[in-house]
Amino acid sequence: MVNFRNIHPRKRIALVAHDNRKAELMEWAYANREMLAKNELYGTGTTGKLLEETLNQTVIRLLSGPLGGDQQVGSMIAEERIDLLIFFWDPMSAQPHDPDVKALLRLCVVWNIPVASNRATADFLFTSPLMDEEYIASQIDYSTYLNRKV
Ligand SMILES: O=C(CO)COP(=O)(O)O
Repeated sequence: MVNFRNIHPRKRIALVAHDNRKAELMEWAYANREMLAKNELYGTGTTGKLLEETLNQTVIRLLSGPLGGDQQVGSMIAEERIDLLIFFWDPMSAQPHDPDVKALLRLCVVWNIPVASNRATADFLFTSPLMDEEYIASQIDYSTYLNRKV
């Protein structure tokens, strides 16, 4: 059995970037400022601060990633409070909070969240007609797991 989740036209978007990719995210965000302005934005601490300066738009700021920000985004996804994630993570540097990064990306799969880890994917997502529409996301039914005998 499959469940469904409604994603509204005004989406709740989380934006996150590791330090080596923050400039790239800011450049992309500025180029997409009109689309971003139609949505509600969330960001981890430092990324959120830079985004507010770049976009002149309110960004709801969570903790900095290594201090728990990635986990906050993950818990918001699990509570159905984030619809889409743009996460420019750094494939070339070790992160002190690597388990948190992995946990966040895992929850995106668990909850069927669209994720962009690079600019090309972010461009494809943001030019999708679904950005301006309601979207019914299918949600795997975890009841077998929840009702398992332990
Ligand atoms: O570390 C991060 C994501 O894993 C991002 O955190 P900041 O936006 O606070 O730099």
